Amino acid sequence: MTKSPNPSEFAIASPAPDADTGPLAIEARDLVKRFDGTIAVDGVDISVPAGTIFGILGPNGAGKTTTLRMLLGIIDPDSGTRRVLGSDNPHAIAHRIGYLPEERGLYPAMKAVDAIAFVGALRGLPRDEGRRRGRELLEEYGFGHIADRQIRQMSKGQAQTVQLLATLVHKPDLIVLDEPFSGLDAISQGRLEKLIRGLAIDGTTVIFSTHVLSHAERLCERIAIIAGGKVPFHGLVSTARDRLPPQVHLETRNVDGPWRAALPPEAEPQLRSTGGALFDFSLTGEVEPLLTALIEGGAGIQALSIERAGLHDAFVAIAGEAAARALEQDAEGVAR
Ligand SMILES: Nc1ncnc2c1ncn2[C@@H]1O[C@H](COP(=O)(O)OP(=O)(O)OP(=O)(O)O)[C@@H](O)[C@H]1O
Repeated sequence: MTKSPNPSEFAIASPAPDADTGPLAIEARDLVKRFDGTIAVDGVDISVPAGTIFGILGPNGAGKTTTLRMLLGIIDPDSGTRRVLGSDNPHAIAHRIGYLPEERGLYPAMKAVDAIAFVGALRGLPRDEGRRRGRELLEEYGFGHIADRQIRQMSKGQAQTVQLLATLVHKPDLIVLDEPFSGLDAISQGRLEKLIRGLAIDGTTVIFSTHVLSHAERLCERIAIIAGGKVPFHGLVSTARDRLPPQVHLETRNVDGPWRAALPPEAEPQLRSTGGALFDFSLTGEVEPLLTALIEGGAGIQALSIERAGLHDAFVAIAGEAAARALEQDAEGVAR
């Protein structure tokens, strides 16, 4: 069944930073959390439009889990405000939220359908309904054959999928996933991306944390980059990518001519053994004048590509080299 976010369910306390978002499923302002005097989250803002997929990106220890826990009401912020599904009290809307915690674990002796029904019951779903829906979900996602298998008899990936499906069983309006891709092989990761996309198409809001940028790049319209408890960027992925100029790769038949004046001074030609030249440079101005100069100036274009910066380069530009290196190390740790 397709759900569409009902604007009346999301009373917005204050205007969103980007006014074009529509109703917000999550609105957090200036969240701060200290543990034993050490600051874990230092003034985090997050706005998640209803029915969208939102990624919180950052290395280990950046403050992702602490932020998600504050949104869910598992812990309270020392200061700042949070409004989730139109409520200032996360506990009052717990039945409308599904949560996959970073610590995985279901009762090993339980069968998959019972484990799903158990998690659903914690969110107010009657057990029988949970078992029926659990079986349906397992079938739908290609795991019907393990419906009556005990958790202890499953692979790690299977058990994690069961736990993930358990977060959906009560048909929540908001799903919160803490590092959902970690521990899954490439095929299961692809399946999970598809599942998350399907949830958003059906009107569910999804927020997930990750230190693997490619998942966020493929899935999210909006992200928050978090490093050292602070959020140096929060908004559209495309805006983050536009922080850097697009990269031009140009192959020409000729090496010199009046057209060279349209290229930036740092665009040095690499001469090709077969004649002609290659140029790689950042596009700082408009594309059209460059194209006109190349064509009318007789460059003899053999190949030309203009690519926007990827999220990884944007992350480096926004969060700095150190945070990007930490992110890469975390990702390698997961792959091992
Ligand atoms: N209960 C706690 N007591 C003390 N320190 C904590 C507690 N929870 C988190 N921290 C600290 O707060 C900081 C942020 O941790 P958090 O778990 O939010 O980061 P994260 O980005 O989710 O990283 P990871 O992916 O490794 O969980 C870290 O320095 C962590 O050690």
